[in-house]
Amino acid sequence: MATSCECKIGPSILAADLSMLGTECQRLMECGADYLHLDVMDGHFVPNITFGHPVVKCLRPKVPGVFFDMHMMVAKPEQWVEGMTDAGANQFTFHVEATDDVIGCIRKIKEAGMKVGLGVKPGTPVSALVPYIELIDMALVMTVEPGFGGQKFMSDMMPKVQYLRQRYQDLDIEVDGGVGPSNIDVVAEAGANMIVSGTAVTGSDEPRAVINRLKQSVEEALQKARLER
Ligand SMILES: O=C(CO)[C@H](O)[C@H](O)COP(=O)(O)O
Ligand SMILES: [Fe+2]
Repeated sequence: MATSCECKIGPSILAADLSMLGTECQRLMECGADYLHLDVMDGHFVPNITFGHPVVKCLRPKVPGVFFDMHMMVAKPEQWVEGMTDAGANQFTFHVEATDDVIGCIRKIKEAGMKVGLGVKPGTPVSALVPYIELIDMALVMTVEPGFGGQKFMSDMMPKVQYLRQRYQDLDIEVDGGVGPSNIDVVAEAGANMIVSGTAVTGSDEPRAVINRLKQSVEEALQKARLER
C-alpha cells in the first residue's frame, strides 16, 4: 500500500454502480486510491444487504494485488472467515458488537492468513476495543451508524481516535463514514491513518480530483500538526 501520504485513502464502493463493480474498482485505483474498502452487510447486524464472498471472489482477478479491507457488518462474523480468505480478501474487519467470542474470531482470521480489523459503532465506547488491541492490526472507528452510505460525519467520534492514537502509536486506525474533502483534516489530525471515503469519491464526476484533494488536505493537516508540536 505504498503512497507518498502517511495516510491511506480507501474508497468505499457502497455508493458506486455495483452492476459494474470490477470496472468501478479499477477506476478508483487508477484515480489514486490506496486500497479498497468493501462493505459487506447481511440484513441482520445492519438493516441493509450488499454482497458476500462469492462476489468478492469474482472481483479479485479484476484488481489483482489491490488490498481488500472487508468491512464485515454482519452477525456471527466468524462464519464468513473461510469464504473471505478463499475469495482473496486481505483484511477482515468485524465489529466488536457482533459476536460473543471476539478472541475466537480474531484467532480464526489470523489462522486464515488475513489481517484483523476490529470496529466500534458510534454508540460503543472505544474502551470496548482495548482488551483486543495487542491482537489486532487495525481499529475501526465508525463515524456514521453502519448500514448506509451518504450519512453525515459524526465529528464527536474523534476523541475515540485521539484516545487510540495517543496510546498505540503503531496501530492502524481507520475512520469510516461521511468523510470527504471538507472534514478529512479533522480525521487525520485526530490520528487516523486509514481513511474511508465513499459518496464523496464515487458520487463525484471527478473521483481523481476528489482523491487528490483528500490527500492534499491530509498532508496539510499533518504538516500543521507537526509545526504545532
Ligand atoms: O460502512 C459504511 C456504511 O455503513 C461505509 O463504508 C461508509 O458509510 C462510507 O460511505 P460514505 O463515505 O458515503 O459515508
Ligand atoms: Fe464501511
